[in-house]
Amino acid sequence: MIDVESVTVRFGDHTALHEARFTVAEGEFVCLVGRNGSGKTTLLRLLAGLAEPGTGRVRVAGHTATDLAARTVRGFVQAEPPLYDYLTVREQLAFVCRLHGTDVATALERLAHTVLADRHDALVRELSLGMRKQLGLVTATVHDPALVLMDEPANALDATAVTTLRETVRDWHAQKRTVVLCTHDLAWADDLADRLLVLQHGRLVHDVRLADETVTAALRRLGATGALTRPEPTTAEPAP
Ligand SMILES: Nc1ncnc2c1ncn2[C@@H]1O[C@H](COP(=O)(O)OP(=O)(O)OP(=O)(O)O)[C@@H](O)[C@H]1O
Repeated sequence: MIDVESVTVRFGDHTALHEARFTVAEGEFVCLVGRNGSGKTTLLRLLAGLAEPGTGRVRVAGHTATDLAARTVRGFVQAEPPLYDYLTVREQLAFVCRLHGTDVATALERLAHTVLADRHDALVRELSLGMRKQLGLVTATVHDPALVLMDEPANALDATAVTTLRETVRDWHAQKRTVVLCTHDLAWADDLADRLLVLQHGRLVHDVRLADETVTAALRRLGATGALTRPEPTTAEPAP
């Protein structure tokens, strides 16, 4: 599903990604972890086709990641959802559904278990951050993409919304969709991933298949819990 070949990204003198290379098979659930500034969002943006690598190649489902053909395959749940402030919730979804040729009624149903269930006519600019995040998740996935990329999807969500998010993500995994989750907060997703990628200063330093191990347990074993929002108090090792 994903093929990243020798990818380097530079911002001026700063190298945000150094020679990253990995593949992700269809149906894998990958957790991408690293400390602030380690290059996670830069990598997700490449996979989402929102940026091009300086050198190397990024392919999604056999397409160059920036090709239009890759758009139908993939959904990107961004940390700050790109929404239109002066549309209503219903209009926002209708707009995106029209782009993808999907049904807006189905998209609205996906808000049924959220605080937006009775806010379809509210303007996006009137929504709280947590509400925007929930609308952003539905907006990014109206086309039921085979690959879902997520950047800190649980930030700003209340406990009920996090439970709904967890169930949604678990369903995607059960449906054999490919998921790449980038987060510092593993409280809700620790046992979901079957593979862990760790970035450090723009380098992919660990690529671990998890089997029965949780992400936190693997990070503890690797001495890399500094990437988490809430490393356990017993963690004595220095952060990478
Ligand atoms: N548009 C940009 N211009 C200049 N530098 C950038 C730009 N985007 C990212 N960077 C730099 O690239 C590095 C990686 O940034 P990135 O946002 O990918 O990190 P991250 O791992 O997602 O961090 P965080 O956990 O804080 O979200 C950082 O040093 C950042 O300052």
